[in-house]
Formats: sequence, C-alpha cells, structure tokens
Amino acid sequence: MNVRKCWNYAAAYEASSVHFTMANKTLIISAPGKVILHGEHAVVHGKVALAVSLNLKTYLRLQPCPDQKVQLNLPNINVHLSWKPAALQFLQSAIDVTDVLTPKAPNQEQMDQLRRFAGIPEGSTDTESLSILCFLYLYGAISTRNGQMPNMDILIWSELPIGAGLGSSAAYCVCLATALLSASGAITWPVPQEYNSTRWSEDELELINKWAFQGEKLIHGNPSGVDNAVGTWGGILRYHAGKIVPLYRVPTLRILLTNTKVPRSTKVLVAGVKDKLNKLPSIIKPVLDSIDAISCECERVLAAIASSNAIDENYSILEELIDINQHHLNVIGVGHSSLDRLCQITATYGLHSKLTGAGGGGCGLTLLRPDTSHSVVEAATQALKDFGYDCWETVIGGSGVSLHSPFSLPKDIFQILCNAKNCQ
Ligand SMILES: Nc1ncnc2c1ncn2[C@@H]1O[C@H](COP(=O)(O)OP(=O)(O)OP(=O)(O)O)[C@@H](O)[C@H]1O
Ligand SMILES: C[C@@](O)(CCO)CC(=O)[O-]
Ligand SMILES: [Mg+2]
Repeated sequence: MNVRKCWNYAAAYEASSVHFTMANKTLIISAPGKVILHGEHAVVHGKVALAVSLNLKTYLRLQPCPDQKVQLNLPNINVHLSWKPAALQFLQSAIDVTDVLTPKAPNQEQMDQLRRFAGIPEGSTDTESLSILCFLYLYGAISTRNGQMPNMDILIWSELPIGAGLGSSAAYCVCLATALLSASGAITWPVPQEYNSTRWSEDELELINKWAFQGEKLIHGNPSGVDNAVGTWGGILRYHAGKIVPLYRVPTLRILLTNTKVPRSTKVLVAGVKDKLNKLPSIIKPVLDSIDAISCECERVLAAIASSNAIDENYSILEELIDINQHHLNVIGVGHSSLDRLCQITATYGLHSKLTGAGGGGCGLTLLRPDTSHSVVEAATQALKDFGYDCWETVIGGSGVSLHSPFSLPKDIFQILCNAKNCQ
C-alpha cells in the first residue's frame, strides 16, 4: 500500500500545533448516498447486490478548531458537542489501533468505554448515540495514532433522508474516514487545484472504504459493505462477498424514488433477517438464493439493454424482477404496509416498485421506462405525494467521495457548511 507521508502536514503540525497540513484551511468532502437495485439483505449473507450512487450527498467540513478543542456538529440530528483534547486522552489507550493501515472494529469492551465516556446507556441505538459513538471510535482509531490528540472542528450535514434506505450511514462514515485519514496524514491532503474531482489513489480509496466499513459495523451491526463501497467509488457496482466490480455496460436508468417517511433501523432489520434464517434455514435460504439470481439476471438484462437489444422485452423482464424481489423481501420480513401501498399506487400507473435499502418503511424505487411519459410520472408522483410520501425522479451513477472548494458549492449548501463565521 502506497501511503504518502504528508510532509507539509508534518511541518505545519510541528510549527503551529495546529493539526492540519494547510493550516487554517477548510477541507470540504462529500460522499453520495446509494440506491440498491437488487440484493439488499441477501448481500449480507454472501449474495450478489447491484447498487448505484445517488445525486444526494453527505457533506463534511473539517477545519482547525481555534480554541483548541475537538468539536462535532451534526445539524441534521441537532448534535453539537465539544471536548477538550485532554478529556479524549483515554481514547489512545482504549482504542489500540497501532496500524492505521489495518482497520479494526471496536470490541465490546471498547464500545463500553466509549459509551460510558459519552454518557450513553447500554443498548441505546438511537440516532444520536450511534453517530457520536461512530465519531469517537474513528477519531480515536485514526487520529490519535503516534500519541497525537489533534484539535479539529467537524461539521457533517446531509441532503439524504437519514435512516430511510439511501445509505446515509455509509455516506456519514465515508466522509468521516476520509477527513480523519487526510488530517492524520495517512492519505493525501488534497491540494487546492485538485478541487472538484476525485484525487485519491486506488489504495487510498481502499483504505477509506475499509475504515468506513468499521464505522458501518458500529452503526449497522452486520453490514455487507455494499453501501460504503458505493459511497467511496460511486457509479454502479456489482457487490459480492466483499468483491466490488464497477459495471460499465449499463443503460441510463430512470428511477423514481419515494420516501414513505416511516422510520426504521437498518440494524434491527438486518438482525431480523438473520434470526429468520437461523430459525427457518430451509425456507429462507432458497429465497436468498432467488434474490441472488435476480441480481445476476438484472445485470444480464441491463447489459442487453445497453447494447440496444429488444428494449421493450428487456424492460418487461426488469419489471418482473422488481415485482418478484419485492415479494421475496416481504417473505424475509423487511416489508411494510407503507411500501405495499407504494407498490399498489404505482401499479395503477403501470409502474413497478420495490423497497430499496433495508426496508421496513423508508424508501422504495420505481422503474421508469425510457418512454414513460412526463404526464404518467407527474400523475404517479402526485398520487404518492397525496398519500404523504416524498417522491422525486433521481439522477444516479455519479462520483464517489469527492473534494470541494467552498466557493464552488451550491449556494444553499455553502451557506450551511460555510457561513462567514465558520469558514476560514
Ligand atoms: N448526516 C448525518 N448526521 C448524523 N448522523 C448520521 C447522518 N447520516 C447518517 N447518520 C447515522 O446513520 C444512522 C442511519 O443509518 P441506517 O443504516 O439505519 O439508515 P440509512 O443508512 O439511511 O439506510 P440504509 O442503511 O438502509 O441504506 C443514523 O441513526 C445516524 O446514526
Ligand atoms: C440491508 C442492507 O443489505 C442494505 C442497507 O442499505 C444491509 C447491508 O448490506 O449492509
Ligand atoms: Mg445504513
């Protein structure tokens, strides 16, 4: 692994006790959410999943903290915390990650220590607790190596609905891993002229992905790794037992996303499927095998459409795969009446839908054909909105983790991340 020593960073650190390469500069990183076309849940049990990045992103702003603290601001969930580095000193001994190139998940004892420090009761799985524990673990594991206890001011804000199946936890973890690895010198601190493109090497992206996966373990319990892979690399990926293959022979897909707004926890849903599989293996295993076959068939059909073969027939197969998979997902216990309603409403417009992500509420996707008319999309969207759902046509397949110049951000995002007071 080619990990660059960041000489500027070391010099700046020694000279100023500020922990950043480009002292007094702001780093802004984004990572995309994702849509799983097929294979959610089955992928946790070693089956194939097809997933694609979304144009909704999570943004992280990292800057030195002027009053020598470690600050964590998570405006989406109203968490604003600040610690004196001395108070975080215990992380160095508690989290004994000696080699930043070998990411590790926290063990139970470490989790207990983090929880006690943050005043989080045992077994607490609320949004705030998970986000704080994830930050403390990644900060302790990545940033405090070599005896350092760096000051930093981190703000993370997302356009993604949180806990709705669009990979918000993975985008959160990818952003955090990238920022902390950059600040610690383990990966390249990007230089200004490289803004607005991915500039990390493949080895560096792999390290980001592996650390993000450790964060996902903390939030999810037993993640497959597909969400953090899409957050890191973007595009459309085939994911199978940790093997990530970008797909190039894919048509431009039109997808309508619907957020039922029914809250749910990926961790709970993933654990529920495992229980069912353990209890009824001979019944659930064939369902997971069938989902695997659906992902493989979908990949084949997408390639056929990309070669302009029998578009209508192939779209009919895609629609059938969506219907079958939605039934399978209900069988393994991750459906919800709000998602059944979504499928029923879109069916009245001749459209086919399934849940996406962990299910149990959250989001569903609806496949649109290239020639689905604007009026059909509008009518279906309105019917879903009338039911209280959010609904929008997406842009998919964009880049993975990226660096931004504060001044090239869309105005509304700039204002959230970089108001005059916060941005240097
Ligand atoms: N912007 C954010 N700020 C703070 N915490 C976040 C943010 N985004 C995600 N999280 C953390 O991720 C958790 C949601 O993760 P969860 O895996 O349950 O849902 P998801 O990732 O949105 O959906 P899925 O895993 O099905 O794609 C939240 O409870 C919170 O701890
Ligand atoms: C439900 C799941 O398959 C997808 C969540 O987006 C969990 C995972 O793969 O980690
Ligand atoms: Mg998640």
